[in-house]
Formats: sequence, C-alpha cells, structure tokens
Amino acid sequence: MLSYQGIPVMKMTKPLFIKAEQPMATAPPGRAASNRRDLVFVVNPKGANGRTGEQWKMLLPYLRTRLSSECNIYESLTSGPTHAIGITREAIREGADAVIAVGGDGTFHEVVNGFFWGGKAIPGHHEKLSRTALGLIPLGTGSDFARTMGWKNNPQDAIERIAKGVRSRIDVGVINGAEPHYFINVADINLSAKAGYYASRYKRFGNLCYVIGALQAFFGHHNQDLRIKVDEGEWELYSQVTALCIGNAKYFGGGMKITPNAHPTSGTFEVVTLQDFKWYDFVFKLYKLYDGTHLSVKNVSSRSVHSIEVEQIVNDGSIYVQSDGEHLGFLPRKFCILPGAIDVIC
Ligand SMILES: Nc1ncnc2c1ncn2[C@@H]1O[C@H](COP(=O)(O)OP(=O)(O)OP(=O)(O)O)[C@@H](O)[C@H]1O
Repeated sequence: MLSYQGIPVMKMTKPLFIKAEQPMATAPPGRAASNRRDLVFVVNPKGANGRTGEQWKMLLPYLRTRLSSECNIYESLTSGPTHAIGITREAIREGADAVIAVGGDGTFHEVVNGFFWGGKAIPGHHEKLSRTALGLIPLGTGSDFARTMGWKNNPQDAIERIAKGVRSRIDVGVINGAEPHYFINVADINLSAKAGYYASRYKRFGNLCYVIGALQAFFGHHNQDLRIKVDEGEWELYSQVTALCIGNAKYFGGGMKITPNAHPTSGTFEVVTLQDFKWYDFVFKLYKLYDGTHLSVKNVSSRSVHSIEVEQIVNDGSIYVQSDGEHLGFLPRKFCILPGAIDVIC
C-alpha cells in the first residue's frame, strides 16, 4: 500500500487508463508501436463543484479532433482525494509522454506529487527517450498556476499547448517530513494556511470560500515569533509573523499575487513575510495583496532563497502549514527548491 501525507493510497490495478478515442490507440502507454505521443488525462470529475466533469465531457470531442491524429489519448477519472497521485505514478512507469491534470490547483498539485516516489523523481519507461512531461487543462476554481504562467483560463488554449508539445523545465518545492511532499505554487505558514484549512470546508461556495475561510481564521488568531534558517545559514528571529509565504510561483488563494517576483524557472523561491498585521491592515491593504504591490507596505519583506527552515520559538505544534492550498500539518518544516525538476508543457 502506498501512502501520501500518511493517507493510504490504493495501488492501481489495470485497466488504469481508458482509451478516450480512437481507432489507432490499441496499446497502453509504453507499448505503443508508433511515434505517436501517449497522453494521459487525469480528470477530477468533482472539481469546481462538479463543473470540471461536465466541461470535460463537452471538451472531449474537440480534444479528440485536435489531438488524435498524432496522439493516443487516455483518460482516467479520479475517484477521490489522492487518487491522481497513484494514476500519475503508474502512467509515468508505463511510459506516458505526458500526464495532464484536468481540474483545479488541487488536482494539479496531486499530479505533481505523482511525479515523485520515495524522495526521488519516478524513472520513466526505459524505451522512452524523453521524460514524462506535466500538462494542465485548468478547469477548477483557482487556476493559480495558470495565472503565473500567463495562461488564459480557456481549455481550447490548453489543448493548443498540448498539441504543440513545447516543453520547459520548471522548479518544484519539496517539504521535509516522514514522506517528502512537493508543491508547485506556494507553501505558506500561519494565518493564510489556517484560512486555507477553513476555506477547504466551503468549496461549494466557489471563490467565496477563501473569504469565509479568512474570516473564520481571524477569530482567535495570534501573530507568532518564528525562527528561520535560510540556505543553511544562521538561525534568525522573525517576530510577530502573521504569514510567511514561500513562492515557487506567484499566486495562491484563487488569485492573490502573494509572491510577485517568484517564477518556477528562476531556481529560487521568493519568501514574503507579513509581520505584526492586524485585522484592519487586511481591510486596507488586501487589494495590494491581490495586485502584488504589497512588498512596499510596512512590515512586509521579501527575499530570494534556495531553502528555508521554519520553527516556532515555543513549539506547541499549533502553527498551520499548507502547500498549494492543501493542509499539510504544523511547524516545524524545511522547504527546498528542486531546480528544473519537471518538464512542463507550456
Ligand atoms: N472524485 C473525487 N471526488 C472528490 N474529491 C476529489 C475527487 N478527485 C479529486 N478530488 C479532490 O478534489 C480536490 C480539489 O480538486 P480541484 O483542484 O480539481 O478542484 P477545485 O474545486 O477547483 O479546487 P481548487 O481550489 O484547488 O482549484 C483535490 O485536491 C482532490 O483531492
């Protein structure tokens, strides 16, 4: 049995991929005889309150028309949380040319985690010359990664990118723990992570869930003194931290440009820290967080790092950590960049 964040993950049994077309695709990925590309689409039918599943059904005929002359198309619908990780791992081992997440940032995050196993990138199929690429058809609520990449929230554009198949190497963040955990957008600590934890309970309200989550997190919130170690240097004290955000990409929370200088091809994280913020600071400065102009605000700092360790001064295990909007537990944690870890279809 595999596990993910301590949660058991079902080992896939075949058939894993269902052919979404087509007269020419007769073998599963890894055993296709021609130089046609094997594309595995990992679809969260429940994403965006079920809209992802509906939109996928409508998109499939267009996708077949556009891609099936050059590609074998396989689809795999997720049955629940973490399923996308197992599907991705199996697809890479079977030699898929690309695994394409169809859904929101949560599904994308799981597919990214599926590129790794036991702290290492999963080796692809020995017959394949190039490694499996990561793709995205953004059909979820948030689409934060797509924003960083400058992609429109338009599935036809995504299919064009997949058809062209241009690849770029991107960085991935890794968080230590009993089992390493990977992120592609932003990992964050304290108030924002707590807000994300609550927001996940209100997904049925769409983007409004972030507002409800933030309000709930504010009740009983305390800024915290934290200790941080950057790039294996000396420990430093950061007093009264409201939120500490580690960006591989620019956006979190459905469009908040929290780490505006981050880019997943930079080889570094941007760490943005908000200190000693009161509730009214958010009322007056929230728009700056959305448009990415908050770095000039008092008590906001930014630095570029390769790794960062974060601890509480008095460790009572109460400081929330999340990555790509998924609750990940509590401090302490260490975050490191893995430069160029994945090829993305861009
Ligand atoms: N079949 C399923 N049923 C219920 N939940 C699922 C299923 N498949 C995947 N999930 C979970 O749904 C979560 C959210 O999915 P996804 O990101 O695609 O949609 P979303 O509603 O747009 O959310 P986001 O805010 O992350 O964009 C994922 O993190 C995943 O764990």
